[in-house]
Amino acid sequence: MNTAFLSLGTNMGDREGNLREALRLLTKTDHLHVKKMSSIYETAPVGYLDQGSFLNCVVQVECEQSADELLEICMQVEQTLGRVRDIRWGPRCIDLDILLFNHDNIESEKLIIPHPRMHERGFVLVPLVEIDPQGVHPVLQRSLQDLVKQQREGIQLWKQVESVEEFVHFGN
Ligand SMILES: Nc1ncnc2c1ncn2[C@@H]1O[C@H](COP(=O)(O)OP(=O)(O)OP(=O)(O)O)[C@@H](O)[C@H]1O
Ligand SMILES: Nc1nc2c(c(=O)[nH]1)N=C(CO)CN2
Repeated sequence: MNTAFLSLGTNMGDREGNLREALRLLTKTDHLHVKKMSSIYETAPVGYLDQGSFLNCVVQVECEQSADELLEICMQVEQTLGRVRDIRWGPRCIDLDILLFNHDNIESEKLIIPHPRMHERGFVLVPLVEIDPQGVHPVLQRSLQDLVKQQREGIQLWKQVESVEEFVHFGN
């Protein structure tokens, strides 16, 4: 069994509905269990600034799939929600990134884990540290608590979430 952390982000259309739908699809996936979900944060755009604010969250999953298979699942969810690749770092109805996969360090053509920009992104670190407060970045060998310092600017708590099931099925 593998443990992975996924980041979800959206800044187009019904942002909360996009998160709910993406998580509904993930929770329906065989041999994959969403163990924890962070709160949802509203975050200022990073990279390409001329776009609306994002909703971001992080989930912890346990799965039998390999990292490559998990990437396929994430891309399938993005496609189902109708993501169109356009501007780099630009607006998107849903983006799913694999942040961590066990403590593995993977560098292939299509997959880099830990996610190469996670340690400098408040919109990733704030929700991640919420559900993995004792976590350590396996390559930098620095605690997530340490990395998140000075990365909280532009990150606002938007909705507290009790559990992924409640969020997906009852709209929390
Ligand atoms: N850890 C990872 N998680 C998800 N995709 C990854 C990862 N590492 C590499 N990739 C590759 O990145 C490609 C492009 O991803 P995407 O278009 O979502 O990038 P982005 O979200 O715009 O930017 P960023 O990578 O900075 O978040 C994917 O097709 C995938 O092959
Ligand atoms: N606040 C925020 N900014 C972003 C995000 C995101 O999810 N949240 N995703 C990006 C591309 O991965 C680029 N910029």
